[in-house]
Amino acid sequence: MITFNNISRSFIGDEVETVAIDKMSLTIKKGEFLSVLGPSGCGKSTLLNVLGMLDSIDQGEFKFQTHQVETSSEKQRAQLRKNNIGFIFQSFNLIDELTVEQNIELPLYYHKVAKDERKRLVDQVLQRVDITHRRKHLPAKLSGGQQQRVAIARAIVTKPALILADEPTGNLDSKNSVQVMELLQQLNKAGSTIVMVTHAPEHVHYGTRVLELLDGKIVKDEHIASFTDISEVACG
Ligand SMILES: Nc1ncnc2c1ncn2[C@@H]1O[C@H](COP(=O)(O)OP(=O)(O)OP(=O)(O)O)[C@@H](O)[C@H]1O
Repeated sequence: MITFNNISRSFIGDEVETVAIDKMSLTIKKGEFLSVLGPSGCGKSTLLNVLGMLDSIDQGEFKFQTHQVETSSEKQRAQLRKNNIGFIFQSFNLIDELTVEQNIELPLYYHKVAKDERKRLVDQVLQRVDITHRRKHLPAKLSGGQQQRVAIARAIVTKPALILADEPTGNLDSKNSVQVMELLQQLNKAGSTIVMVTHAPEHVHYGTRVLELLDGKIVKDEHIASFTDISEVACG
């Protein structure tokens, strides 16, 4: 689904140049759930921003599905992003003045989806994230875990091919974190490709692959054995 070939991204500050992504090559297949780990400043957010086409690259090739991103115009990238990518943020980023269902409906307006279909899709995702009973509430009336479930519903309502999550449990207690991680795992098992930046190594087992970054480079890239894989090995 995604191929990076020798990608670099640097930032030039006052006389100093910081290489946030350093000649990175990476292939992400449809259906994978990647957890990206690494110390502060290693390039995790930059990687997510590049994948989400919110940031450009200085060098290398970036292929998204059949599209060559580095040679696409800003308008083409915005269109690719809108049609294919759902974002989930640490701070939820819901609109305070809109109810739960209005927040979730918003991306469907941008996609010019008809009213009846909007209602059907919103009902469907409200159920999916188990928040139907709060549909008329404003975000401020919800717990952090509930707000993040609404943000996930908003990210998936357009059925994006790729979900990018930037520390989705960063503002949650452990009980709500587990709920959100289980939800992401269910979405992945239902076919969504997910790339998640996290500071929580205990959450990587919800995914299928772990990337560890250091100074803008991949220093570890491991596939995670699922329970089925382990039982197959154990049974010979
Ligand atoms: N807009 C920017 N201007 C200048 N330098 C930047 C910019 N964005 C990122 N950097 C630098 O690039 C490097 C990678 O930053 P990035 O935010 O990707 O790291 P990170 O791994 O996400 O860190 P954290 O875990 O603290 O969020 C850092 O040294 C950072 O200071």
